[in-house]
Amino acid sequence: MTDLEEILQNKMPSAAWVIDVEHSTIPMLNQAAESLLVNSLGPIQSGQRQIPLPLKQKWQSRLASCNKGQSFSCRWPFSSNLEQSHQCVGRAVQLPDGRYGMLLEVRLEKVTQPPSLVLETDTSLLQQFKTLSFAIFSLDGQFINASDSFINHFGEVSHINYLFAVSSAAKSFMSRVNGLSNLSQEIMLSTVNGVRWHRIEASFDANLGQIYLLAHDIQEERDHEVALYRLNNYDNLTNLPNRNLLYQQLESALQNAKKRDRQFGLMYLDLDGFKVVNDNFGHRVGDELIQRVAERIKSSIPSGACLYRLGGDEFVVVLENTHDLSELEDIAQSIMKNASNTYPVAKMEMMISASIGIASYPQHADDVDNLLKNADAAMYRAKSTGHNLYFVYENHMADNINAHLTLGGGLRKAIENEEFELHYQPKVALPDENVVGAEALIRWNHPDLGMVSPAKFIPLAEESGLILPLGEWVIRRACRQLQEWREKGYPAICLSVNLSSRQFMQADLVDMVQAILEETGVDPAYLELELTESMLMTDAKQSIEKLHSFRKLGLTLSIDDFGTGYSSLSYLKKFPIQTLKIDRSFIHDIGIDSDNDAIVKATIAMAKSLNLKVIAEGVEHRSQVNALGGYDCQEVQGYLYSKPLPSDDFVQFMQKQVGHESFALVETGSL
Ligand SMILES: Nc1nc2c(ncn2[C@@H]2O[C@@H]3COP(=O)(O)O[C@H]4[C@@H](O)[C@H](n5cnc6c(=O)[nH]c(N)nc65)O[C@@H]4COP(=O)(O)O[C@H]3[C@H]2O)c(=O)[nH]1
Repeated sequence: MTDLEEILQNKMPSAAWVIDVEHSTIPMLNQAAESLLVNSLGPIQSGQRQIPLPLKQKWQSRLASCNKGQSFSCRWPFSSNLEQSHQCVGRAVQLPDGRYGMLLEVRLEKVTQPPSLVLETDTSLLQQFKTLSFAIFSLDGQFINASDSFINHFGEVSHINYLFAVSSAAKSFMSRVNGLSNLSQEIMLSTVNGVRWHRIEASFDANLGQIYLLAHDIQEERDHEVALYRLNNYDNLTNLPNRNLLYQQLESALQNAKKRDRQFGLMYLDLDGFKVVNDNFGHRVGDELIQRVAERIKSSIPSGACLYRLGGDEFVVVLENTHDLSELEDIAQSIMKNASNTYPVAKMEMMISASIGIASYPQHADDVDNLLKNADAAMYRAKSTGHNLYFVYENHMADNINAHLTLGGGLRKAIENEEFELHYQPKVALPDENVVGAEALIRWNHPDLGMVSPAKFIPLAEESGLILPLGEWVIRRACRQLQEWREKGYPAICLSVNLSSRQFMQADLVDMVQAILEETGVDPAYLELELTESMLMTDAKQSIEKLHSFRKLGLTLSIDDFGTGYSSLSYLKKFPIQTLKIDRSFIHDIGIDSDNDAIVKATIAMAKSLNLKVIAEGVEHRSQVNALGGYDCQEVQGYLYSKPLPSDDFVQFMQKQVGHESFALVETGSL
């Protein structure tokens, strides 16, 4: 390489080239000039780089008249538009064979420093950012220099525009960065591994006429956010928006309707007889049926209406901008015609129908909670009248519901008669599968009905307020049980109890728990409270205070049914919780559905980063344990190991556990 070539290639960051005026050629040029000359001279024939005659004549007279030691300002025309030209600095230089030629370098009007200074600044910046994706571009977007990490990530980028996956984004970026601003934005850029999201920080140096660009690859962050957004806002089984999105849309529908003086309606759907299917054929069949029904309901509603799954067999349809109730009634009829039908599920023909309740704004309520409540009351009326019906809300329906709920009288007596008991479901640590804890689950041993599921009577107890004495009973019973096991010398395990939302709002809850701990003498480290996300979100500020009080007492805290509620990551960080329990609806298809796996994996990774222990509930198959173990889930719980067991059976279960021989020894009185 001649000295002149060396200067061109390594010391001149912007486009520069040498003209052999006598032979009308460009014998040397640097990389930045390569593309510029294509623009200004048209395609350069390989090796020749001829300049047209008018240009030759111009540079001939310039060479003849210029002072050989001094540089001068000049212009280099665009081939496409001769009116336009690049602002350049020129000087006469000696060609390798001793003749004189011209050296031209494109200059930006704002550039004042000599090239050597530009280079020093670049080098020190590159040194400073060498482990980051850092690059320098000229103001017209030509590549000047970059760190190795930038080149490895983006490949060779000769012009800044080629970085941007969307050309309009490139345009807007250039116009903003030219406005002398420091710019930070999230944008898709083309890398050697395809298009990925980046956070770029760019600044424009007016003195040097350069753009400095620092790019952080945030694709994983984005993927994580998308997974979490889905987790928060979509039902995993049907892919329909969930309760969380329903509340958001209802709020915005309400605001729109109020502003524009419009109406909107909602219908509450509950499948008839779904519980029978679930109980008789199992959850897998129940889930498949729910998926098929959801598809049919969706195809029965107009495109402007939105379908949500609230959980279980409950759905809501929202239709904005309605004119009268008959529009909603038409939709209800269409759902009944199409969705209330037979379904081929698990090689069977299953018959299912829906009961529907309709409420509309502003006729039936002017706030979201009451609209939902009233649509629910109308649905309840449809169900109690005979299934597969729809009802539009009327005032007296709410009274009927309240009357139904006062059936809590039976519950009150049950507390007095001590008809309740606790069952214990083991929690198992991975990978060695030792029992490390249990969840206490309440059972109602009804004199006529036998064992009644908590899913039936807890909502009733909540509505009637009886959950407060009932909840207190559960905590006291769990603590006494812990003490009993301790007194018998069994190895200590952690016992968790569920709190209901009404109970969590109870003003003296912390005092009550403290009093029970003192009364029973239980070490608080062995008592865990399971709370749901929705409970905490109702009044996040107060919840945080309450949780801190529990922590001060020494209890551990767990978020139950994670993924079914609000799952706000930013909020989770604020709550002093130790455990996150992934809802069983996510565990169901693990190892079968890759979307599901991605969500569970992301949840576990996120929990880990927040220093939380993760437990998965509803584990029924070995394949689920294998998948969860692979994702680093610490504990599992489910029918695979055991159903919730009465106290004696639980002790027997523990006795069979490897590593829990002391259970057996103590019980037989050997210790
Ligand atoms: N399909 C399936 N189900 C499994 C599996 N393993 C456990 N389960 C069931 O999942 C439920 C777990 O409790 P949860 O999600 O807190 O849900 C509980 C909890 O929210 C509530 N609950 C139970 N006991 C209490 C209590 O003492 N207080 C309060 N406030 N709520 C309670 O009632 C709900 C239902 O309780 P359970 O009927 O006992 O139902 C239990 C349990 O029997 C499995 O492998 N597959």
